[in-house]
Amino acid sequence: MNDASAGVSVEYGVLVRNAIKTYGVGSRKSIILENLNMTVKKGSIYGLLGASGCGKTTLLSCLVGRRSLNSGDVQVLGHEPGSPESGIPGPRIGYMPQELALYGHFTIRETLIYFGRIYNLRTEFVNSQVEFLSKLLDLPASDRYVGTLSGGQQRRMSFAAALFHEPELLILDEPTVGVDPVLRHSIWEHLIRQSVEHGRTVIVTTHYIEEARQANTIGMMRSGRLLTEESPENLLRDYNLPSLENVFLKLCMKDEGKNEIQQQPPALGHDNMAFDQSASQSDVSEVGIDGRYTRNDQRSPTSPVDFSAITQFDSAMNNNNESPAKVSSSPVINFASKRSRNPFRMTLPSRHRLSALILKNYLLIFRNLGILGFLYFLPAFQAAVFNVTLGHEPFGLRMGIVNDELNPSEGRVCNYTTECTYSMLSCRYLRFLKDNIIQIPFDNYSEALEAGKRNDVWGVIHFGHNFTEEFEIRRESGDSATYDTILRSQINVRMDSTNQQIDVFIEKWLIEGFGDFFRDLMKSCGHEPDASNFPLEFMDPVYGQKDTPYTEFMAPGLIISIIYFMAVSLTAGAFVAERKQGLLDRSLVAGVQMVEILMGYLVNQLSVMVGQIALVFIIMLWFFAVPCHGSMVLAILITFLQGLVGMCFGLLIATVCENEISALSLSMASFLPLVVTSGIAWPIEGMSFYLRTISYSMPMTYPIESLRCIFSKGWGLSEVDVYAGFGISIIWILGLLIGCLIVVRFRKYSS
Ligand SMILES: Nc1ncnc2c1ncn2[C@@H]1O[C@H](COP(=O)(O)OP(=O)(O)OP(=O)(O)O)[C@@H](O)[C@H]1O
Repeated sequence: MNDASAGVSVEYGVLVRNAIKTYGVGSRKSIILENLNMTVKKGSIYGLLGASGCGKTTLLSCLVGRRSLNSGDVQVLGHEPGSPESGIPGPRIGYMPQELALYGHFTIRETLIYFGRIYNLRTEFVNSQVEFLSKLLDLPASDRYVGTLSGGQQRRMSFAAALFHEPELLILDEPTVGVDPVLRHSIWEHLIRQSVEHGRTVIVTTHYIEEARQANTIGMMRSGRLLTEESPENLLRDYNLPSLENVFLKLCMKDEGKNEIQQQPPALGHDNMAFDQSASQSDVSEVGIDGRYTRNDQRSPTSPVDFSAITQFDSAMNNNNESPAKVSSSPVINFASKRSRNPFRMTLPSRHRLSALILKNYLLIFRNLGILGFLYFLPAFQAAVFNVTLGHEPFGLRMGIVNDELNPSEGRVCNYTTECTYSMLSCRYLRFLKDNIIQIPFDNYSEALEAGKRNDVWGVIHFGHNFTEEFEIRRESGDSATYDTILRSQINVRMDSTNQQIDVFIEKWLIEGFGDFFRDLMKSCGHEPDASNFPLEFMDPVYGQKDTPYTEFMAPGLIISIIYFMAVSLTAGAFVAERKQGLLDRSLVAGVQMVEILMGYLVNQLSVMVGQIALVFIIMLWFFAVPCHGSMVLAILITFLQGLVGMCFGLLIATVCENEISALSLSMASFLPLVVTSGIAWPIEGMSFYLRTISYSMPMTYPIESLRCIFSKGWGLSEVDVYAGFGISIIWILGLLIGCLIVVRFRKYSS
């Protein structure tokens, strides 16, 4: 850097040259800043005036490094905001955004302590600042929650947060809105003291035009351009008008090609300017009556200010000989100091900022104990609901029975014997049906079928007229039985097959019932009961048990998906909510890095997740007795890793999405595809080859299989089915974290 450029850096707090900023693209593109130039001398107060929507906030957000220009240059305290050497964002700046940007659940003291931690300030300094600013800004008791303060008190609180660490540059977006004149006076007094006694630079936007008389320089902004940039007294003198409002109106008219206006004060609110009627001359004269800070160059000798500073400042201001209506276009920005930013440059997270963020997150959680309880117990509740509702055998299933063997003249009574006799075998068979089936007798087949169509019964079991006789003939004929005999000795079943699960259960029970019935018949005749069994026998399983309950099959998938999706939604929700209503903008301007914010969330969510996993395991394994034949440590570890994958995915959603709705939509959209492709509800083996490949690369598929192997087979990490789950979880965690880092490097976040 050459000497001249170094001089420029030292003398000017803020320089903006040829700034162009647009929003939107294509036909929706609008130019917000149009070749804007701005020059703010160090140690001065700069009042930025302009109608609502002219681009003041946009300009300030570019100064604090929260937005980037499309073209043009910005230099703040000698450097480009966001460059490593600038310290901006960081403690050199105090920023008061237009919106509250404070947590309603924090007290005044807690809010200021939070910033104290972010800036790594000493406790004594923090305490003295809390006391000093409370007095200065007439804040309520410091244990009052910010959310319970009035609008004006909240703005003063917001102002206090910006002043708190006594930064070199204060950027204040409408600090005096909703503040009564006396307090406004003391706020301006404080700002002037900051600039004069401590050489701090202040940029302040206000709708109260006349209060800006107390600034050293006024920038009048219109439609993204500065119409003028001058000291207030020069403006009044050069335009020979009684008030700054008149000057502004004249400049606006001139800007529109009208040269002359009448000398009377214009109507308030002209030119779409939100001129505040309460902030007219009377407010300013209050300042004047005080006699201390009416104008920098008219300060009373009795004022407790540093006169040498005033002299230096005034001489600096007087050196500016530009014509009033001409915006300064020099000095030029020292381009040598402007370095291109490397989006991949990583700085290590700072311990004090990280601890401030973690403590803040815990405090927020504990302020909402109801929500905390809900967060801890929700997964366990979901697991309990799953266990009590899923996997149980259905019962009370009504089946219509049409038994044409029964004699209507004998009242269709179903008698049967347990002896070795072929008599009323239909009735003997029905006795072996499981109790889960309720038998509803019908006189004829068509009636039963009608009942089936009306949903009164799940199906119809029909025995023919000579069922027993034909059954006996078939038995005796063996392989030479006729087709007619075979048909007449059959039990015919017609099912309502719309419910596949019920269909399968009833079919299974009817077949099992027949097996039991026939064994009973054989036994009663002294034959080997299993003689006529279907010659296929399922022996004891290698793993698991015969008829493994569905809950046991589902449990690993359920545990992992509950923990995974809770982590996704909580992490995404918490972070997006923070951006919407919290301190995010302010924290970022204070120098907090997105990586630190993400890490803070990871730590907080981790502690919630540990509790959730513990409760889910207690419910599933202890309360509902889902067996775990392997290592419990491994089972918990794979679940924990899956929670981490969920958290990282939640973070990615949060970094990508603008608001809660899109974050919620994205997490919900991911839910079903992940569940169905991960083999929770249906075997992956049923998918096509290509889909199966995709399914195996999904974050939950291998881990679910892994947990199933640990639970049911008692396998350990030496088995590929187990370690594959761990491996893929780690790969996903790393991949998602890298994705988050890339997104946060390229994006600017705003509340
Ligand atoms: N993120 C955004 N996307 C699109 N347009 C935006 C965005 N932010 C602001 N604008 C538009 O840019 C223009 C300037 O907004 P800005 O907030 O900078 O104005 P302002 O001068 O600060 O207004 P006010 O005094 O009312 O706060 C407005 O028309 C606004 O609607």
